[in-house]
Amino acid sequence: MAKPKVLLLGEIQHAGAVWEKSVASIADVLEPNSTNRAEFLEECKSGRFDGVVAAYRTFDSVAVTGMIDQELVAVLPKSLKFLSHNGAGYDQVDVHACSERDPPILVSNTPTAVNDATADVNMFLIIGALRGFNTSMLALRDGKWRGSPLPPLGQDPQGKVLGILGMGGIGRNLKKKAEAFEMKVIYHNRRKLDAELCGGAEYVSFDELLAKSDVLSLNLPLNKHTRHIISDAEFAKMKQGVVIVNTARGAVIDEAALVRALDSGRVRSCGLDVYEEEPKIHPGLVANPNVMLVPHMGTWTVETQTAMEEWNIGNVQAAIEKGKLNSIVPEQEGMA
Ligand SMILES: O=CC(=O)O
Repeated sequence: MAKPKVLLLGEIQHAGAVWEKSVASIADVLEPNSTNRAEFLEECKSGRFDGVVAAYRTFDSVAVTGMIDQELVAVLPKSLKFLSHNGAGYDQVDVHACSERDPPILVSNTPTAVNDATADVNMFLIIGALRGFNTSMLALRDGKWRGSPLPPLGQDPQGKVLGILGMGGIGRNLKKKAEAFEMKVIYHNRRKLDAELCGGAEYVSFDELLAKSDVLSLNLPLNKHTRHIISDAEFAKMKQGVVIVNTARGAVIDEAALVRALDSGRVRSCGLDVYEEEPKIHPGLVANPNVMLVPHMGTWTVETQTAMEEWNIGNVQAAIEKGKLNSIVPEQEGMA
C-alpha cells in the first residue's frame, strides 16, 4: 500500500530522531523546491503536493511560503486535511480561511510546551525593566562601570501590581512566577476563569487593568480583535510610570504609540521580546537605553524547542495514523 504523504515546510532541528522514527518511517515526506512565495504558489498549482494529507510547518518557513492566507489555502492540495504549526502563536495562519475551505484544513499549534520558557523571559523582562538594568549594562560594556551620571535607582517587584492581559497557559505560568517575587496579580481575559484555574488571581475589567497595573504584561494571542489593543487611548488610562512587558506578539501594541508613551514618561520602561515588524525594531525603542529588548527568544532553549518539535511531530503522526490531531486550535474545537 502506498505510504501517506506529508509536506515538511521548514526544518526539524532538535527532534530529528523522533521524526525519523515516527513520521518519516510511515510517510513519504515531501519538501518544497521553492525559495519564495511566488514559486511556492506555482509549485502548489503544479500538483507536486497532490495527495499530501498533513503538513508540518515552522515559524521561519513563512520566508518561503508567506502567510497561510486565503490565497495560499486556495491552492493547497484538496487532500491536505491537517496543518501542524510549530509554535504557540499561530497568527501566520488564517484559521478562518482553513476552516472555510472545502474540505477544511484542521490546524494545531504547540501550546503548553512553551509556557515555562516564555514566562521565564517574561519575568526576566519584568525584573530588568523595573530595575533599569539596561542602562548600566550598556555603560559597563562601554568601559564606564555604572555610567555617569549614575543610573536612577530601580524598583522592587515586591508589592507591585502585575496586570496580566490574557490568562492562557503563559499568563497563568507567569502568575505563579510573579507571586514568588511577591507581586500582586490581577488579570483580564476574554472570559473570567474559574478560581482554581487562575490560581485565585483577581479578575478585573480591561479599563481597571489599565488603571491599576504597576506592570502590565501582554500575554494574549494576536488576531484581528487584539491588533493594537494597546495604543494611545489605553496608555492614557495607565498609571504614570507604568512598566510594559510583551512576550506575545509585537502588533498587540501600537509600537509608535509605545514610543510616544515612553518619551512622555507615561511608560517608565518596557521589556520586549516581540516587535510589530520583526526583525525591524522601531528606532525610538533602539535609541532608548532604558528599555530591555530581546530578539524574540521566548522559547529559545534546548528543552523547549525540543518539546515543541516533539509535540508538533505527535500531531502529524496522529493525523496520518488516526485521522485526527492530538490538539486543535480553539477556533476549530468541535470541527475534528
Ligand atoms: O513565539 C513563539 C511561539 O509562538 O511559539
